[in-house]
Amino acid sequence: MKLEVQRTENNTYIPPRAITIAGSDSSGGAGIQADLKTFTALQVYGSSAITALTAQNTTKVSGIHAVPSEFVEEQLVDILEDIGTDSVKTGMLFNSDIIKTVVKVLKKYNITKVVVDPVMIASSGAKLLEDDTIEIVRSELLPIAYVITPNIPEAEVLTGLTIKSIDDMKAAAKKLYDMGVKYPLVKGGHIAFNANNEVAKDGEEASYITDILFDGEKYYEEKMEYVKTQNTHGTGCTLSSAIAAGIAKNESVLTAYKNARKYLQNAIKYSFNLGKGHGPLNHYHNSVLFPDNRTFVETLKDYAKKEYNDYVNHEFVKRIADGTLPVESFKHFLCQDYIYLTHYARVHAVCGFKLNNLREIAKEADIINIIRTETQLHIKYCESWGISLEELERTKEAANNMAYTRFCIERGLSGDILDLKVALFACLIGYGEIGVRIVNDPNTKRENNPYYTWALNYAADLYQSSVTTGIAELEELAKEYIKPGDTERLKNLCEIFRQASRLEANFFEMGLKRLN
Ligand SMILES: Cc1ncc(COP(=O)(O)O)c(N)n1
Repeated sequence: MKLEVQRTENNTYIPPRAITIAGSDSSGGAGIQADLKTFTALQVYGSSAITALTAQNTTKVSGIHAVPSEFVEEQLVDILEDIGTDSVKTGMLFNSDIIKTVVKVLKKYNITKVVVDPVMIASSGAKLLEDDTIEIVRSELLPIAYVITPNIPEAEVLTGLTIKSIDDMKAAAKKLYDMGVKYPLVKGGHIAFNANNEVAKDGEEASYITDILFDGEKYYEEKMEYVKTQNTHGTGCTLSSAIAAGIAKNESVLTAYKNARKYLQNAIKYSFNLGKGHGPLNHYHNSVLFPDNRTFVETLKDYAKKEYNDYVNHEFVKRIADGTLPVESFKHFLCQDYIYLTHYARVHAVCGFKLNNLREIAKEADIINIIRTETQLHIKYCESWGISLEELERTKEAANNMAYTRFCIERGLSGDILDLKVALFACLIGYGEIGVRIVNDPNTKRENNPYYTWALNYAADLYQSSVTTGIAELEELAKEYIKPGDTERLKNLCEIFRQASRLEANFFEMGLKRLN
């Protein structure tokens, strides 16, 4: 991942640039529209030369108006003479005149990074390439193609081979290489496999698909999940423009392909049920935007403003800061905190149960071990307050204590890992804020305040760095688990944070009033 900041003070930064030479899709899901959306989502400056206007939607292409080839040339030349480009993607070229013109201009300007999507038939069934053009594609376009991205039917037309297996796909890729393409990519979406590695009979039993990328020496076999959905309008356009975007960023073809595949898989996974046919993809799934450009954590805190403030400014906290908390209240709080730690470990065990990857599960196990060490320190700290281990173990769990910990467990069991982490987050971030505030506040009583070391603990680097990590992890989880635009899910998560903040305030209430 690139970490350098791509903007300079006098704005001399030149973004990666790509051109799409393709047809316009009035419904916005494929063609020029899909390409420009993809370039933008992948932070590449996109320009376009339109080859044809199509009137289409998710069910049909009702009309095609080809652009005269001279005007395709004029568009391309205007871009190349002024803005320039780092890569080109071609889509629907429609007729021989346009193909020949495009090849002529690309050759004239020495453009070599050309990703060719050999568009022939729309997913709705309409022809997007005139019948007599295949020979021209073979003789003119393939030799200038850096990458070509046919699906299986397109690869069959281009090579004349019949493709029924992975070996057939490899043979087609080899043939395309011999026809002049540097990196043929044969997409396997039309041959899905089931869990037993047999060709799946239907979409129902389909489990994964395989693409073949060939570089003249090695075949790269990329397996990926078969996503069961009707919403596939524009998949070919999106993959090829995402590859062109990666190449414009100077990525190797293999890296550009892998990143493009990941982008496409998520665009399909989070696609929209728009229209009556093959619905469009979600091109902006990678830019989770929370209301008013807030981060996820800011969104949670803003939504639960009142409850969160009642919690972090609780009377218990004020009396810790000025040293006026009754000793018996603090001792009661410490005994309950001992019980809390055990349940806190249980909540992390539920986190482990909710995760699928061993590295992540092991991280939860590490946290549980830290909680065990913390508990040992807590026992020592309690001893310094004259509370014995026997007394700690005799303590009955207070209702407010039970409410918060069981709420977290319940959210975890009925929801997913994000629900659970949000429930736990109120504790992590709130105590961090309380610690820093007490320590920085000039009115805090530092001398002869027996509670000051308690606050110091939460302001210390060790705790603060776990807050920083917790925030970063939560932002990442939010990107992964909240579909862009899913306000219902976001609201539910905000409600969890609000409840957790209330329950935290009640925990302090219990400490202050010694409630059982
Ligand atoms: C202008 C234009 N270009 C390409 C496609 C192919 O996309 P799909 O196969 O997803 O329909 C299309 N439908 N329209």
